[in-house]
Amino acid sequence: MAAAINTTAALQIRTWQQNPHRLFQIRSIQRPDPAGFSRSVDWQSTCAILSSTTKATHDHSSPPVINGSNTTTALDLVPTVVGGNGNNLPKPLSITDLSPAPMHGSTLRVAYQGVPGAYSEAAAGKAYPNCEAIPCDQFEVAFQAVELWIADRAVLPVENSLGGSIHRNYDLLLRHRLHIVGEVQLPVHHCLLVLPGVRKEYLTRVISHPQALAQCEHTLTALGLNVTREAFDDTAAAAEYVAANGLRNTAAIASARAAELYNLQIVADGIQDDSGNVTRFVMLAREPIIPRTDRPFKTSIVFAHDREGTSLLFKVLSAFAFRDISLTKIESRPHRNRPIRLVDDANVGTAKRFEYMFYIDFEASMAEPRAQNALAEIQEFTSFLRVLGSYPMDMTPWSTTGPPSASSSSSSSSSSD
Ligand SMILES: O=C(O)C(=O)C[C@]1(C(=O)O)C=C[C@@H](O)C=C1
Repeated sequence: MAAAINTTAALQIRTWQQNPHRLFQIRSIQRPDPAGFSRSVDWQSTCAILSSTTKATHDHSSPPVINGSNTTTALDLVPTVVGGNGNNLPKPLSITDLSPAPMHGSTLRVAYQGVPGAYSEAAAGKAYPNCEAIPCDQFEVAFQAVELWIADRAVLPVENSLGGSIHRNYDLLLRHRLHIVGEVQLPVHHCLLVLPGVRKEYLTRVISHPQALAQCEHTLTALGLNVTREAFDDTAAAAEYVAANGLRNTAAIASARAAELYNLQIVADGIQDDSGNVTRFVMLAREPIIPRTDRPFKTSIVFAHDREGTSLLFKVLSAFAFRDISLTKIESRPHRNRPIRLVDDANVGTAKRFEYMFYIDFEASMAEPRAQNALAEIQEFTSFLRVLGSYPMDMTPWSTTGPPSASSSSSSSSSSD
């Protein structure tokens, strides 16, 4: 159990004792955005990764200053322990409140979004066997839990083979200063869960995470269910909701482990539209790992440019193609600081153009000269470039049959930290 930390409540992190599966859940940390990405090149991240043989050039080795002049953050873990004299005044932080990362005793604390039984919990267990998985109610909270040293790592979904990208996490990667230190690919095997004794014909509603609903869209129709579909924060929370409220007309789409945890019955198994349903998660840490060349590595970058120019993407892709570097993913998101640009078009009028941030994953380690050279070239024509991380690729073969790796005990870590 994490130590209770009490200061003023600019942040609110609620923890509570639950069943043996849920040590505590972190909820809604409210905090102003950390520094944005105003510099033209994000040297802090980029240099840290570019230095392939030395330790990172920036120092994240100390916990954040709580209530200090360089941050407005403070945190409050509940159950709150008020001052020893029984008043409501905050108790000063002590050294034991700020446990050193990454290890606490021998247990790594890994934040994930959702409640126990969520696929993200299974991904945390796959990435870090024997970790202490810490449920968070939002993706952003998982980021902040790591930034505030409440967790050592966060494991977050970024894309699914059927549902596509999880855009929220792309945006958060940019807004926060964490580094990608690994990836894990989890086969996702969905079940339709109901209260014991309920038959499919009684159902009028199916609830789940929007990604899970999307991944089962056709199968739900094929099952002949006459149901409405409603979005929930995560698959396991939907299962918990059905169980806690005794809902006999509602089914949840979730894992077999969620069925076990919340005493629900599986009425349909493997209801994802394609048996090869896989979600890719990234592992995040305060420090980057040192890139290596002794195993396959992937590198994730994000970039933008603020000048006119139609050929930016062509130039970037060429920089990789000329060096025979394969790309595994390209994604664009609205430019956070300037989503629209007005373009004055030679007396013809004023046009509005959308502005983007581009995310690319490529198959090379930042320890390789060809990757360093590609990025050096890309820097020439981008106004902003950040290396999000250079990390070992998950090479585990996908098992498309049988139940998912929904238990937290399977072992396949693709982080070298
Ligand atoms: O709801 C869950 O169980 C999650 O872990 C979230 C999530 C997602 O965000 O994509 C993870 C894996 C599956 O693709 C479905 C949902």
